Amino acid sequence: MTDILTVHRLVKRFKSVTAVNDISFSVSPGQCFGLLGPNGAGKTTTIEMMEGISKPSSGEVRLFGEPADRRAYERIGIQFQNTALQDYLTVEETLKLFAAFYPVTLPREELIELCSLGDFLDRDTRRLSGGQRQRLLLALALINDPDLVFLDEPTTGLDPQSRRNFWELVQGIKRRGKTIVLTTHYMDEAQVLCDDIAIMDQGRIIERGSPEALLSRHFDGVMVHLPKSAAEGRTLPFEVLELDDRLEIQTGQVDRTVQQLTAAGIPLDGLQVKSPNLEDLFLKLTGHALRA
Ligand SMILES: Nc1ncnc2c1ncn2[C@@H]1O[C@H](COP(=O)(O)OP(=O)(O)OP(=O)(O)O)[C@@H](O)[C@H]1O
Repeated sequence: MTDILTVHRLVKRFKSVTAVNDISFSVSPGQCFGLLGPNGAGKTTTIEMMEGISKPSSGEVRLFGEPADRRAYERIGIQFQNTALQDYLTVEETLKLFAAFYPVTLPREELIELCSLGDFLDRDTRRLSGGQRQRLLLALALINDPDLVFLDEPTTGLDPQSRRNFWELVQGIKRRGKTIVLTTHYMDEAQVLCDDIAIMDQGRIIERGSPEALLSRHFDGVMVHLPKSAAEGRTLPFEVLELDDRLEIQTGQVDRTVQQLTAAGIPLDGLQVKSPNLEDLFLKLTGHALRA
């Protein structure tokens, strides 16, 4: 099957800064591809080159199996972090306004249902809550019934409930067979939505794969956490990672680890056992949390 999006040896330089440094990857149809990385990693610069908003210094972007051109860009939808909406228009009027720009559009009723806009169609867009505004921006990204949708940090600033609601909408879009490219600072979001992930740092891709494959590649078993105070003045019988306020032991055999801790006289108060998630992987690979 032809890849929907291919990026080949993409480079972007801004004077002395190489924001994107020779990256290559491809996205298969129907997948949700996550581009993750700390602040300044080069995600936005990469996304803007894929969307055709900025020109690469070198390298190539291919869309739908062809070099990206005007016709290909008509088949994409973009949810920007900040889209200026026309003042004094309601949600319904805004949908009509944006639909007028395209020769082919998704039927309005379908769009309203897909993005759960039904309850606030008559509301002035300046009066929308954060979650409602994001749903409207998603609808605008889908208005031309695109095959490929770019979502750039779509849930930043939303409360946990609105984020979850938004995830459901994205899953609905996936079920319709659309391909999605997502950037996010939330690892739980990436874990729920993404089939494939690329982690960027300093302009390069440092890891790539499904969330499950990445976790099993980097972690063996589970993590045992202990408060730092537990080990004060004692030598632990195995390798320990020092985090801010706690110690971390990776182990494939929790019961054996607990026995060893007890034998070493370590108090077990506050002990926690945790399965590794993408947040842990991110910390391990980049040395810092996403919002540093
Ligand atoms: N127009 C520009 N001129 C000069 N430098 C730029 C420009 N745009 C981006 N950069 C630099 O390129 C690097 C990558 O920036 P980019 O915005 O792509 O990162 P990001 O991963 O999207 O970060 P964030 O998560 O903070 O949005 C940074 O060092 C940034 O300062």
